[in-house]
Amino acid sequence: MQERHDERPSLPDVPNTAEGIADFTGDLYDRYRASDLYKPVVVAVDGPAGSGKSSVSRAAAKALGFDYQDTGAAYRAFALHAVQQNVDLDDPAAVVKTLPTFAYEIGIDPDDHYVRVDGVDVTDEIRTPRVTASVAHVAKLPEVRHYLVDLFRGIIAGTSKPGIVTEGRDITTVVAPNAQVRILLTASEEARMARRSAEITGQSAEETARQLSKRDQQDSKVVDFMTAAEGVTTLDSTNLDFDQTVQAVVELVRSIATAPVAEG
Ligand SMILES: Nc1ncnc2c1ncn2[C@@H]1O[C@H](COP(=O)(O)OP(=O)(O)O)[C@@H](O)[C@H]1O
Ligand SMILES: Nc1ccn([C@@H]2O[C@H](COP(=O)(O)OP(=O)(O)O)[C@@H](O)[C@H]2O)c(=O)n1
Repeated sequence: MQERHDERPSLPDVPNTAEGIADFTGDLYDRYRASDLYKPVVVAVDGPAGSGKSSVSRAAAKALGFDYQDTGAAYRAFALHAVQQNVDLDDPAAVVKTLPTFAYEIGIDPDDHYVRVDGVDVTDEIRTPRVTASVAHVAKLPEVRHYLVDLFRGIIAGTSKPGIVTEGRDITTVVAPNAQVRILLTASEEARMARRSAEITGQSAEETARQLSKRDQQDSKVVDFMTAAEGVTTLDSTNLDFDQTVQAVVELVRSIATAPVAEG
């Protein structure tokens, strides 16, 4: 017992904030990682389409030295996979049957984000309006959700960084309800539509707004991402610019997250 204790980093040397953990490298960090005290900081971010979840989470992860997981990418990639298997998306049994052949890879380093299916890079393809319009068909199926929730938890558990920011619709409630930091990122419908239509070319602002509103409606039948669950901090970015929103997330993580060594 004494021997095991000696292998642990001495408590006064271990930083107890996320900022400190991000700087916590080298031999001390290796020893900490190898010990049974190790538990990365998990930051869960939910919110509606266009609220800034992906871009803000990625930039915040980068600032914190954390990994970043975009869960919407997996729902999108799975919808693409099902379409590529010539499956009728309105046939739940046929869609579910394609889960075992879904060879999904995601880059969780915020500086090296990619999504691959069957070894093929689909990072851009999964953002096309065609895929966006088909995601709800697969995301509403409980079997698909269970399968992907397990996959997301595995990725969170496998991070090699001091923490991981994971964003989606049900991260604060289903995927990681015990995350140290849980955020609901919101913005007015008007702001979200303006941000989305500024991104999408080749489609009118009205059409983008119509699609976004339809998708919010479909998605909210499956999970409630418009109201914060107990213990979840709401961050309204309507009147914040991008950098201010990232800063707010980073500050929240630094104020809430403590290293497990400090908890124990
Ligand atoms: N606070 C903000 N102010 C202005 N633009 C923002 C803000 N947050 C995000 N954006 C921009 O809005 C767009 C949509 O953000 P995105 O991260 O794709 O949202 P989501 O993942 O929630 O759908 C992106 O172009 C992003 O740069
Ligand atoms: N945790 C999640 C993440 C996404 N999704 C589904 O995947 C779709 C695409 O998610 P996304 O995060 O890429 O969408 P945007 O908010 O970026 O537009 C959503 O419209 C949901 O149908 C989900 O059901 N649960």
